[in-house]
Amino acid sequence: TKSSSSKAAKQNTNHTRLARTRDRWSSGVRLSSNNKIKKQKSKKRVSFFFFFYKGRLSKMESAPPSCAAVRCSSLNLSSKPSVFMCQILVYEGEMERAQGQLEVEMQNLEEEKNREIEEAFLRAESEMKAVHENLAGVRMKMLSLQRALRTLTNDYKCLKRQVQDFPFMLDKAITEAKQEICLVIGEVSSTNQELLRKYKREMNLRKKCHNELVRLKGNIRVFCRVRPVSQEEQDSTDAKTMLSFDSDDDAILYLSNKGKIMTFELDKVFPPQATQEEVFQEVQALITSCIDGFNVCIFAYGQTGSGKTYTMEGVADDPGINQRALRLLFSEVTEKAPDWDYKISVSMVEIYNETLRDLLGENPTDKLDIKMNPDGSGQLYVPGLTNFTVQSPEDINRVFELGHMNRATACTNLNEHSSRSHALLIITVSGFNSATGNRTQGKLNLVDLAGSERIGKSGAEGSRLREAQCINKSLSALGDVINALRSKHSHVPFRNSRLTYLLQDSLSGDSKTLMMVQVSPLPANMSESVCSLKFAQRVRSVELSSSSSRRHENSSTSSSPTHDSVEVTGEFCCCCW
Ligand SMILES: Nc1ncnc2c1ncn2[C@@H]1O[C@H](COP(=O)(O)OP(=O)(O)OP(=O)(O)O)[C@@H](O)[C@H]1O
Repeated sequence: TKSSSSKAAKQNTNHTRLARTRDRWSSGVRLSSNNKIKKQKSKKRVSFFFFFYKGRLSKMESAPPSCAAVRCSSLNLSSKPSVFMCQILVYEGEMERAQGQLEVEMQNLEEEKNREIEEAFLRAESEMKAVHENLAGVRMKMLSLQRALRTLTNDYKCLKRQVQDFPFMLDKAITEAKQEICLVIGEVSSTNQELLRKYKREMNLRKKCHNELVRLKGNIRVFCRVRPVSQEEQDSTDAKTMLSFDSDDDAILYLSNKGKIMTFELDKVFPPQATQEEVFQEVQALITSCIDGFNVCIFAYGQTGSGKTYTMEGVADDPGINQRALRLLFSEVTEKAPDWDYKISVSMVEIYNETLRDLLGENPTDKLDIKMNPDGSGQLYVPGLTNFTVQSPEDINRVFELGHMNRATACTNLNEHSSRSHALLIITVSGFNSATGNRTQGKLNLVDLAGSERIGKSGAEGSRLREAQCINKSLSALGDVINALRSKHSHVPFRNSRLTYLLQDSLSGDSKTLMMVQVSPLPANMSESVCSLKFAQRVRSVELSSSSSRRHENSSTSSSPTHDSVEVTGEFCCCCW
């Protein structure tokens, strides 16, 4: 109301101002035109009198006497005063005439003045009209501006209110958002709990299935790998191979001896052309099971020169199971990294003449002992044994280099020494799942056993005899342990050798064992090969008795052409087990 009254007052003021301007302007026009007329009149009057009297005087001097002169003359005014009178009369007459003319002139001027005033009025009116129109336009603009101003004012007020209310609204929104977040977190955590429960159940189920699968397949698996005939052997006369393979069954190996064919049935037979990668493909499932907390042992068994070290260690450009296993474990645990925190530690041990040595330690010649862990867990441990934590693939190379170097420095002839000692790579994988709180610990023992040849054949004496006796003792102890475990004997003779004692944890319980029996294809190694294969089959038959899913145990019932057994004679041999 206040603003509208002030606006009306303003409008009135404007109107008054406009009217005053108009009056002033029109009166100014009138005044100026009056003055102009007056000036013109006085100018005309002066010029008129000037010319009039000038003309009169000249006429009077030359012209014949006028009526006044006639009257004068008729009055007989011949004297000078009467002349003057006449003249006065003439003048008067002239003046009257002039006055008449003046009046006419005045009237004309008056008319002209009125006309001009009229025109000025008309002009002023049209100008006023234009001004009015302008004013109307301005007023319209003002009205629209007022409307816009009103809208802006309203908007401003609205915004001001919103700004004033904003902190409260923000507080409210934050509180609501917090409540919603809490609600969602609650829902998510309950879903998480449910998922975790399912995950744990699935994990247990997976472990169960895996165990069941392994149980069905057998906790002890026996593979055989036949090494190729070397270039030197091919050049010799005794290069004929005595072994043949079944093209339809990769678990069958035929050995021909004096025209008779012996059939050996194992879990898998690798022919000489099998690559390191193909061999590893078959064992990698077993290796990765140690990530799930299983203990695994992989043994390379066979006579000297049958390819044990090649299978386990390999060569520089074609590594064996040891290096591939460590790399696989490393990549597997890296993949599981977001959920699981894993630690892989490595130890390298050599057992020579029943003496344990640390191949990664600072003093590899020092003898180590196996003791019961004082923590009361009933687990064995080796005090002072180096545990190297692997954190990168480069660490893996460093471990093998160090182990190889230490093994070489501890003996005069590495090849001979490695044939007579067991080399163990012990990999421990410990995992912790921060989401579920689950912990796992699995151990993978990769064992390159000493040569299994019989003492009688090698003709060893003295220190060599002792070496051979130690080897045979530990290999037969290994056989005994496997036999006792699979036959579920109450007593398992782990303590009969350093090897079985050290591997006690990894051989008992639901651990898994793979025996890779290495065989030479040459007839010269016939009896050793038969011995090794018999040992392998016995190990497998122990398992077969506890597994119903296996194929028939007795090789003599297989569809081989002729079957015979090889007589094993001589001193104690592991294949006598
Ligand atoms: N699968 C194979 N492919 C190619 N060469 C092989 C294979 N197996 C073994 N060899 C070769 O045969 C030779 C003997 O193998 P290796 O040293 O591994 O036998 P070993 O059983 O470990 O002997 P030792 O008991 O003396 O250690 C080596 O020169 C090795 O490179």
